[in-house]
Amino acid sequence: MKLTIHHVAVSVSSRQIVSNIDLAVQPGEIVGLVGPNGSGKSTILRTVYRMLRPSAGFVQLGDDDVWQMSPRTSARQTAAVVQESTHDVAFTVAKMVQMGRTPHKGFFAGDTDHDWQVTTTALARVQMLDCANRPFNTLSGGEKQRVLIARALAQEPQLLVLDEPTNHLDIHYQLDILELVRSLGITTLVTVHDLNLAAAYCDRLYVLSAGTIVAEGTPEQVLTPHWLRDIFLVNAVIQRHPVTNRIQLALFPLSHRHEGG
Ligand SMILES: Nc1ncnc2c1ncn2[C@@H]1O[C@H](COP(=O)(O)OP(=O)(O)OP(=O)(O)O)[C@@H](O)[C@H]1O
Repeated sequence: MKLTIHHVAVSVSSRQIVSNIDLAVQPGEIVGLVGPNGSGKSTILRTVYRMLRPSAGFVQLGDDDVWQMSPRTSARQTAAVVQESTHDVAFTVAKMVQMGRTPHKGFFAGDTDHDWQVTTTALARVQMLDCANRPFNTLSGGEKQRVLIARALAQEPQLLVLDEPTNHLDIHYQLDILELVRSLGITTLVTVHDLNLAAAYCDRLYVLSAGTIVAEGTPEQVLTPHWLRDIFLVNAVIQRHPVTNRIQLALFPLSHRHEGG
């Protein structure tokens, strides 16, 4: 399902945090938001998963304005894995993931065999099935993150909104989770700090700076030495990954000299 953000602005306590945001994610596309700390990436995501109402503009999923739909309808379509909540709850891991099924169930309906099957499959996919009966709050940071991703999968969404999904994950799971996201074919809007992961897994990127979009395009088009210097304040040598053939950045501080450029 297509996501479109039209001329969105967000103000908090009468301060404008982001403005003039125009962004589209085509069905099945993985689009990354990249930008320095505080540039507004999470704020944009919050307008999509209905945490923060835009002060101007609108957000559309397919033909529908997400802020006009009921929270339940939105939750059936959009699953978010975000940083804001520590989720330090004593529910079991299985219960946490099963909660992803809630938007699909009647108000007093119990769990069907199908709900359990979806829950089990999601837990297996992130290799957390062995921990199904553990209290969630006893897991490590990376294990928690994988369970939250399983919960999003159990929601069977049309749109995935991921705020730093590789946070806390070791390198194996960083690649595993992003490969998983890519294999799902679900429309995905994701924030990524690691620009090499963004280059490897996103179809297109939007670069944010001080609350506005300053560049948009494929990783090759936007992760250029010019933008990396101007926006991220780092030098870069751009290479090709020998195995994936995606671009790969060798980054170094502005203060270092580089003989090739
Ligand atoms: N509720 C709020 N009240 C005041 N300021 C806020 C609020 N939420 C966000 N901001 C400010 O808005 C700006 C953008 O924040 P946001 O979290 O969207 O940035 P980000 O690009 O996701 O940053 P990071 O890379 O550090 O996670 C920051 O300066 C932040 O301090």
